[in-house]
Amino acid sequence: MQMKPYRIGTRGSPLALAQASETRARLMAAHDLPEEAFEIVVLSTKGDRVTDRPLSEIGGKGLFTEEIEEQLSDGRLDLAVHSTKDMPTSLPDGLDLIAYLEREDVRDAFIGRTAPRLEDLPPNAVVGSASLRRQALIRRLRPDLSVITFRGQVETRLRKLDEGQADATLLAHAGLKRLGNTEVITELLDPEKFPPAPGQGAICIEARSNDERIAQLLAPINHVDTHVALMCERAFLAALDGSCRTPIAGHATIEDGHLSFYGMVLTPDGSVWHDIRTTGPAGDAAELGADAGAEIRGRAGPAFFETWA
Ligand SMILES: NCc1[nH]cc(CCC(=O)O)c1CC(=O)O
Repeated sequence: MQMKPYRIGTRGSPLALAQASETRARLMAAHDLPEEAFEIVVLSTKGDRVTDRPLSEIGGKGLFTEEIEEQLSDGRLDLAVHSTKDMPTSLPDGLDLIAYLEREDVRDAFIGRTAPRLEDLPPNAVVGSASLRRQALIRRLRPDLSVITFRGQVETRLRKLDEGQADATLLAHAGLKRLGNTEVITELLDPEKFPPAPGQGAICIEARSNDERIAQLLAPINHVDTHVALMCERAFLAALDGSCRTPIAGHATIEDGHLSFYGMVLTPDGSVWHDIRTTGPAGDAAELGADAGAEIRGRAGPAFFETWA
């Protein structure tokens, strides 16, 4: 008897589709299964439909996940592929991030139309970005620039840049690589000066927490060091109550069982920031991230977090 295909949920953007295909290819290879063993189910989310306002304004958790998570919960989907960066720290009851694919490059890419490097832009040049973290980091490094909100899929943002709506924009290197569109990049930003978002560059797979069959399906494609790094970054984010309204950066790396983490919080105007560096055994990943978040919270004081409200 023919088995029913595993149903993989995804958003419909070119990046989301590329990530779902990559996940399917890894599952096919890991289990020696044909393509027909998987069905990619494309769902539209609120975040995809509302494109005329900044994400931070539309608000609400899980803007890009609600419709997909409903179908995971009720069994219409078996797994869902996401950019970890877009995932809230708390998921609906009964769902978990079960596996992470090996992380791509975490760096942000600078795409300069009128100058190749962030430091070469003339005063008052316009940089378009939808991300509060990128906006705040640009203002921190270059308070003389003008930052505007750029939303939409990667392709839309590049089109806006081409049309001259801005002198430069920033996008995740990982996404551009997955779209085969790296030739637009004019500079890769140093993660020490321009730290990435927690989760950037990592594809995660969400499924029902108690579904043993899916857990076994996913186990061979989980990349352990990526998983551990992401536990730390997401614990940091959770300790800071991070949402898409908040400029937070965080990046953990693992080497020989040893974790190093660098995190930063900023005011939206980039004028005040607090950063932290920590290291420890990879086995303590979540604790290291949570402690780093608590320490920054204490150091910054409550007034700092009011700038986020
Ligand atoms: N919020 C959109 C989003 N979510 C994940 C990526 C890139 C891929 C990744 O970080 O894994 C992007 C686009 C971007 O930031 O350029």
